[in-house]
Amino acid sequence: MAEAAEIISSDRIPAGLLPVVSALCAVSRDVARIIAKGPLAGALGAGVGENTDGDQQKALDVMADEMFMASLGATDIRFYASEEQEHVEELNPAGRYALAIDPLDGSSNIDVNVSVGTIFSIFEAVDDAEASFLRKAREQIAGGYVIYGPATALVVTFGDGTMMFTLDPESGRFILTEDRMRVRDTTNEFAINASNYRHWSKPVRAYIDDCLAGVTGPRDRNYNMRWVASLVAEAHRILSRGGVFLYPGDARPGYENGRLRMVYECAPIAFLIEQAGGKATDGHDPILDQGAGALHARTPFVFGPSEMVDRVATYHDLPEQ
Ligand SMILES: O=P(O)(O)OC[C@H]1O[C@](O)(COP(=O)(O)O)[C@@H](O)[C@@H]1O
Ligand SMILES: [Mg+2]
Ligand SMILES: [Mg+2]
Repeated sequence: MAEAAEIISSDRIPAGLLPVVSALCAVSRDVARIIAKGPLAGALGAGVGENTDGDQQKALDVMADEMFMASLGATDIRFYASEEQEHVEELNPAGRYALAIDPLDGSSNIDVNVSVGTIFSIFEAVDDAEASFLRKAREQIAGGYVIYGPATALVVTFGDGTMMFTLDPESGRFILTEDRMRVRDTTNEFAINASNYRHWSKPVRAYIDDCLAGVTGPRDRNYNMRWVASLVAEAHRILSRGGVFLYPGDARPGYENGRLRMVYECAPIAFLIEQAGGKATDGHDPILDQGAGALHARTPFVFGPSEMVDRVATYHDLPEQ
């Protein structure tokens, strides 16, 4: 098990969840150290198989999953649902909580030394393992991510604002560096994988066309575009300086509901964004008012400042033509 991680300003974390958050921080600190070693830690980005969803698993995906699972077993986590495991695992039968995790998000970036992350969501456990996760996302009691970037940081909410704790690599401590993050509504930036343009629905194409038209189009302002292909990095940029993110459903087989998973990607990011004053929808309806029908179910995902996210919805209300 990872050596305990000290969290400075831990009084901002509910007492019952502190051992869980502390374990998450300890493992994240160890994952950050491995990532910082890059090729010196071995072939972290090498393909080692496929998860049950058909995604290729990288060595670091599997390593991170094993590290989190081993450490959380010693806490109050009863049920553990991971992107890398087909079924829910029972860790501590006497535990009170259910934790869903994307142990390593943005794994196509491992080999190119670009930011990746870990995303997690916590519910109070109920007796049925799957039912602990297949419920309204608004019932989450905690949601967050760790970004492994030039700096490593934990961004977390317990339903009372979105906080950032930054890892001091020298002391190994996570220190509160932002008490209440707010999503700014003044940044003209959008994030979408534009290579899928031909597969998008007409409303999504129309929205992006109008952004691209800049001052010569109906929006009457110029936009900038960013795409890291790491949801955590994208969420961190939007929480830090604004902009809107879209991963819509598209016409590719298997992408009817986009690419991102409800339980351990979209629900916790939506919780963070709402708690920072922003909005997160499936293009239309709030993510937090929805629940997944299956553990690995996908959902279209749009988030950012309310005004930008609402504008995306108005395009979806337009007739297809
Ligand atoms: O390669 P695409 O289609 O642009 O998708 C990028 C998206 O896929 C993801 O990498 C999926 O997450 P995993 O790496 O955990 O599978 C997101 O982080 C990112 O937003
Ligand atoms: Mg992911
Ligand atoms: Mg992943």
